[in-house]
Amino acid sequence: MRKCIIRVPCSSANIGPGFDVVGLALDMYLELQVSVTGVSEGQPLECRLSYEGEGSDEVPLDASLNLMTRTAHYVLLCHNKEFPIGTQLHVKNPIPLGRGLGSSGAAVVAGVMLGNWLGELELSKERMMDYTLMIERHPDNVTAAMMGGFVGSYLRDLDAKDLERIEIPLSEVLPEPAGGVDTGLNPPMPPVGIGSHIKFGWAPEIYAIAIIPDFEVSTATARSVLPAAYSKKDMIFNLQRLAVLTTALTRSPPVPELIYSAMQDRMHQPYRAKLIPGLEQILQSVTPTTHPGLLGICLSGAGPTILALATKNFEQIATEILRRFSEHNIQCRYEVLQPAYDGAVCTDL
Ligand SMILES: Nc1ncnc2c1ncn2[C@@H]1O[C@H](COP(=O)(O)OP(=O)(O)OP(=O)(O)O)[C@@H](O)[C@H]1O
Ligand SMILES: N[C@@H](CCO)C(=O)O
Repeated sequence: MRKCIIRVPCSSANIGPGFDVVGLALDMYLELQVSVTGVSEGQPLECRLSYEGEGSDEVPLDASLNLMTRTAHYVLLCHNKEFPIGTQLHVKNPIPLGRGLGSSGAAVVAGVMLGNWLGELELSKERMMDYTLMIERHPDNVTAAMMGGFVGSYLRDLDAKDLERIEIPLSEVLPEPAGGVDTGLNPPMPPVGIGSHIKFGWAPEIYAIAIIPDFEVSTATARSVLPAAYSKKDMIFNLQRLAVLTTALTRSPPVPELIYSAMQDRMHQPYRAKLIPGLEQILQSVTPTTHPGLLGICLSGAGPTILALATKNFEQIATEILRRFSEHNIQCRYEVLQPAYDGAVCTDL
């Protein structure tokens, strides 16, 4: 019997001004316990799936419908392979779904690593990134989850032929339900090197407090409220701050006033405020002056989670944000997290 464990961290995208550009992997891990018995159980795609944790009431256990196993299947089909007979998968997921902590990015990265291990494909992490980017088409969460740490990324300008391949509809990359090799539907193999990324440093005294409201905002909804174009003034506002922020977060000791102002944003947070009651007031009123130890505050990914970067007083900072959300009848929990420097890891057992 072959066995492995795949662990993929959650991630917070944008960090204020870096919309679709920067991501921070954090130490809350989606875990897949995988075994291949060689004995068929007659399951869809030959994969039996069990699941515990966040999303257990909504995540499908049919492998032809589940995002992780459909992704693994895509990777296998690209190599003319199927799930090995008697594949068993137990999933432990502490990452809340649709809250801005990269649950879908982690699921896609886990699925690509799963396909790579099951098919004994020996793909590099760089090549696995190409498969993830065929599915989740903004690179911030998946790059952080795969590579770990604080990461900047972009999609390369591809030549016309390769561009065609990555622009095909997601339904052709990941049909639902997933079909087998014998359907004759060959999924598109990703071009090589869709994205590029770089890891930034991170000052070790900076912790991330994730304040997680008890409601979901899907990324699709949070993107639908954004404008199609931005003014030159707003673009420059964000670019200036992002340029400062990526280095400010590496410096020890961190400078709160610099980080706080460098985490301001005009590209997504103002538009998403209508989806998240209290967001605007929270971002404006919780500052390094009112809360010593706070460095900066932003929406995590597409929200509704708030990410506060801080060096101390974590409980006081979180309690204040919880209190402000409760004025809008929103209950929250919070987690104090640190960067997950290694990103996704697959360990043979
Ligand atoms: N472990 C998982 N297994 C299967 N499907 C998952 C899993 N995690 C997330 N998903 C799918 O991804 C959806 C959530 O994705 P969405 O992009 O809306 O939010 P998010 O990734 O949590 O937040 P963000 O992208 O803002 O960080 C879920 O509704 C579910 O369909
Ligand atoms: N950059 C993305 C992250 C969410 O997946 C967004 O803010 O929409």
